[in-house]
Amino acid sequence: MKIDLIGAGSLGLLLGGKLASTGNEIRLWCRGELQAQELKMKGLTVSYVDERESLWIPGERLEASATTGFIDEYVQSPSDWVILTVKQNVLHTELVETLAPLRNYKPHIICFQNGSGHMEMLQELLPEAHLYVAVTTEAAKVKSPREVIHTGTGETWVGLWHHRKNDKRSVNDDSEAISLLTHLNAAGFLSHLSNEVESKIYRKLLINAIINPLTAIWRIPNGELLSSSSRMQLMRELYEEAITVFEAVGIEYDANAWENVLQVCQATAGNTSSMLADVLAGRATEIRWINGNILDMADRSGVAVPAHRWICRVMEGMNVEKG
Ligand SMILES: NC(=O)C1=CN([C@@H]2O[C@H](COP(=O)(O)OP(=O)(O)OC[C@H]3O[C@@H](n4cnc5c(N)ncnc54)[C@H](OP(=O)(O)O)[C@@H]3O)[C@@H](O)[C@H]2O)C=CC1
Ligand SMILES: CC(C)(CO)C(=O)C(=O)O
Repeated sequence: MKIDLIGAGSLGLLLGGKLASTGNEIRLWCRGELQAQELKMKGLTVSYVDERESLWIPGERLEASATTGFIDEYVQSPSDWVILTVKQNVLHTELVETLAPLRNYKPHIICFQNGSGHMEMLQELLPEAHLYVAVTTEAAKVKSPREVIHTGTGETWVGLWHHRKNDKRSVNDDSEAISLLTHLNAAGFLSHLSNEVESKIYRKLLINAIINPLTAIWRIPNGELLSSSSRMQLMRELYEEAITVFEAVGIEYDANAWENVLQVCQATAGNTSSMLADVLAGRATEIRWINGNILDMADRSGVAVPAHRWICRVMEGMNVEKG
């Protein structure tokens, strides 16, 4: 299978390395030429936190280039799939320009982002595209421009993005999704097709909207959120506000959603959340597409969410990107 992977960071290098190792033709699209050169010269390494042996893909088995070359290459030689693994802020800005020339094409595009709002944006930008969502609990951390650590094994759900409310197509009848799923599983990613991927997006959004900003503000690993009652109280406030919004706009949530949040804190106790990692590295965070979307839904439905509003403002004040 020929795959274009845009965003050669933590998730992109993990997917690219493992999918290349099972014989797929991977074209990695990096932000700059420097990383692409390094990948081509030295190859790509995926390592693990347990005793598993690292995986090394020689540079000559990969194609890697700067994203500026993507559109010409795609038009000349279209891939089976375009996988997007940039952060939300990049997807909503630089990638709009990169992807806009595909407006009259019908690429198969799958998005791995946390947060929400990006699928609606892509649907408008690329009305002819076949859009898919992936929700994953895999965890990866970039170590260098050509090395990634697979920090947590999880599961991935792949679903169709339905352009219209009455679109009743099932992903189980979609041969392209079935083929992608086969390749993801062969590469070692436990993956499933799901017709409820939208509710999975919101299930993860709820978890990220509580854990990510609080760990980023207090600069603590996920597990330490559970170590004091005042921390848990603020978590609970964010939770209560979010589910009030979900109820107001008709998003279903699990009866044990609160227990899920606590369970994720325990299961990822030693993790630096992605938002804390962004803050520590001086990068923009994904707050606008996580808590910011809860805020937008609240405003549209007249629900008061003072804790989410405050947390968005605090986090937005931290978004000082290094030049
Ligand atoms: N990492 C994880 O374990 C998980 C991540 N996610 C989600 O996946 C998404 C990606 O996250 P993650 O991989 O961690 O993020 P990273 O920041 O590690 O990777 C993003 C990559 O995109 C690159 N990039 C920036 N601008 C461009 C551009 N214009 N063209 C091409 N590439 C560009 C970045 O390059 P540079 O570094 O040079 O800026 C970086 O290599 C996020 O939405 C995240 O929430 C979901 C589940 C798990
Ligand atoms: C689940 C969690 C909170 C794990 O760290 C995550 O998705 C993130 O850090 O973005």
